[in-house]
Amino acid sequence: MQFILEDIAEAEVERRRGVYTPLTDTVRDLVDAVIRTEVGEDALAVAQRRIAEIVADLRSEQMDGPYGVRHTRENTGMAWGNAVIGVRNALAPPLNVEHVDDGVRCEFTLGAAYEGPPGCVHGGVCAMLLDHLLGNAASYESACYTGTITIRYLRPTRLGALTARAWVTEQTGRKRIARGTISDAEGVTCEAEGVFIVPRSALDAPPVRWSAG
Ligand SMILES: CCCCCCCCCCCCCC(=O)SCCNC(=O)CCNC(=O)[C@H](O)C(C)(C)COP(=O)(O)OP(=O)(O)OC[C@H]1O[C@@H](n2cnc3c(N)ncnc32)[C@H](O)[C@@H]1OP(=O)(O)O
Repeated sequence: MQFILEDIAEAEVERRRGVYTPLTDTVRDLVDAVIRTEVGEDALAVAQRRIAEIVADLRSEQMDGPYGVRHTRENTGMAWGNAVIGVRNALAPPLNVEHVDDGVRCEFTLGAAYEGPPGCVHGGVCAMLLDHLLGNAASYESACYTGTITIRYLRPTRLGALTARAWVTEQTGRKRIARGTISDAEGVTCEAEGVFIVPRSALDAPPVRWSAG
């Protein structure tokens, strides 16, 4: 398990981000459209064929395996396949994580693709987002792995506009305790506490900013 050095300038990172973001956003839109479409079966068959053609075009040149977790020499993170923040991953909401004084925060909107209970966010999705955010807050010197995470669901989280934040409460050696919440307009819907460990192999690695994919 290794991070990959992508030896490119920051301007090139931004250029590539500008190329992939609209593509990924459109695929996200496609996922939502498939869930909510009410067109007839003939139109569905046509759509399926057209989408299969596009998939074949994209598959004509593919990298082996996943995108990997990359970073530049300036230590800008490029976790572009990441399930939560990946610029090239349409399954990621995505979270655009902002570093604030006491940790990290982000505002995001979850639509039909994240439904669990009727009209509400799937509990596993809340857990995944909190896991990432707490991990991000704990990864201020080097990337941490989740050791243990506990989620308390206080009330259902409605699909729509949400805010999440996370912060570190304790650090001992390679171990950090982080806490975090997801909130809607009425307040906190679920909260998490987790133990995050800096792997021994990462002790000498420079810090990477993972905020934007
Ligand atoms: C990841 C990068 C992604 C890129 C995006 C970046 C954004 C960042 C966001 C990323 C967010 C997403 C993150 C993801 O998705 S990470 C993916 C999910 N997590 C994993 O796959 C982790 C798998 N486990 C391991 O690799 C090892 O077991 C680790 C590294 C965790 C510990 O193995 P290690 O051999 O190093 O441990 P040690 O025995 O020396 O113990 C050291 C201390 O730790 C305490 N301890 C040990 N295990 C646990 C445990 N399970 N719970 C609670 N505490 C535990 C232990 O008691 C001791 O404490 P103390 O006795 O000293 O007090």
